[in-house]
Amino acid sequence: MYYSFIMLKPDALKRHLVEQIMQYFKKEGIEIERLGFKKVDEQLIDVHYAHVIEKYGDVFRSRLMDYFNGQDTIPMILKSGKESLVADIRRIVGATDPSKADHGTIRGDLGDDSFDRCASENRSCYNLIHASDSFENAKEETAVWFGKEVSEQYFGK
Ligand SMILES: Nc1ncnc2c1ncn2[C@@H]1O[C@H](COP(=O)(O)OP(=O)(O)OP(=O)(O)O)[C@@H](O)[C@H]1O
Repeated sequence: MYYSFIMLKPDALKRHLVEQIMQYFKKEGIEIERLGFKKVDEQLIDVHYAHVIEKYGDVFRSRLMDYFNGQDTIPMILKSGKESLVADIRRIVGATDPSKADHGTIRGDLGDDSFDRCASENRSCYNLIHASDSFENAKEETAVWFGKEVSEQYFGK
């Protein structure tokens, strides 16, 4: 069995899209292994998004804080029998900018935001879901959201 990490962002919960989003994975034989419920704080966002905060700087960080800090999210470990799980999940999720995401993807079908609008409104783009982009990052992100012990249980030491 293969495992990866996703996190449903605050807009997915506020818009009551959780069940609809999960149908996209179920249809492709990807199941939920573990599900959490997390009210996010600054520290968690600083760790989870450390790479982009470092790359894009303070303004990007404060936009992420406006999007996430104090909000509810649902982190999950997903599973399937296919080695292509990480890539399969990324394909099902679609492009980061929902206005550019293909039809049939979660962000393309259910996303209602665009990078252009975010830029003009000076904020982070609401794109419903985060998905790990490698097994290595899935391991790290699972440790951040569920703890090291849980991460090692699925991804090894
Ligand atoms: N140009 C942008 N304008 C507005 N928001 C952005 C922009 N780039 C990224 N973001 C926001 O920051 C998040 C993290 O950016 P990143 O480049 O890691 O994209 P991603 O890997 O597709 O997204 P995630 O890590 O959330 O899955 C994006 O999901 C989005 O919410």
